[in-house]
Amino acid sequence: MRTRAKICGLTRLEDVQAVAEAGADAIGLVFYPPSPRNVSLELATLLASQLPPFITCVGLFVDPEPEWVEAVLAAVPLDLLQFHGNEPDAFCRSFARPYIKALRMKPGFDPTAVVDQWPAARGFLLDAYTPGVPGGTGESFDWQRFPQDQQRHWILAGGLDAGNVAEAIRIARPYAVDVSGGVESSRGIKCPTEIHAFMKAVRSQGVNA
Ligand SMILES: O=C(O)c1ccccc1NCC(=O)[C@H](O)[C@H](O)COP(=O)(O)O
Repeated sequence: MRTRAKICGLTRLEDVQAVAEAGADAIGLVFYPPSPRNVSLELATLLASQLPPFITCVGLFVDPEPEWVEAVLAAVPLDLLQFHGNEPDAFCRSFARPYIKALRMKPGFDPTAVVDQWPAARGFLLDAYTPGVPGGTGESFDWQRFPQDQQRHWILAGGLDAGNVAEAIRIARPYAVDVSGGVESSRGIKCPTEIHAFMKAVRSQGVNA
């Protein structure tokens, strides 16, 4: 099975075009005001409207108020929700969309020991752990720690870029990879050349079966 790829934190129309041309499977729109990648409802609606069919549009939240998620869903045609905070399953599953749960790989943390707490999750995104920062740090974790349980959809994130993603896939064998800072020219601004290079590297190593 080929490795899927999501490009997270798009903020411009040219980013959508680059992602589609490069052949990524999903985009992420950040609805978290402290992030440099945060998008307004208006911008998110515009970006989502330009997405070709069969590319998944993911909305990213960090411990949101439920009313905020509902407001986003009413305005933006999201396919999937991504929760990056301490949201329990009952909260994540209370919206009319499937969801994935992000977990941060603190030293000594074993994600396989906790995933049953989110029985409705369609997948688990494993990101680096940086105290006080919920995600998008550009930091990586030891890919040898990545679970090899092929029964779940494990997504590798954290510090990936065109130069290391092929090696990361070879070691971790993830269902999918997720990148943000590694395809940016400056914080919050995606770089089309880096997006293309990232996808080329993913496809060069993209079989995990
Ligand atoms: O992107 C952000 O600014 C962000 C803020 C708060 C929580 C999560 C965030 N991003 C999550 C992602 O999906 C990133 O792709 C993932 O954390 C990896 O980021 P990076 O290491 O920059 O590739």
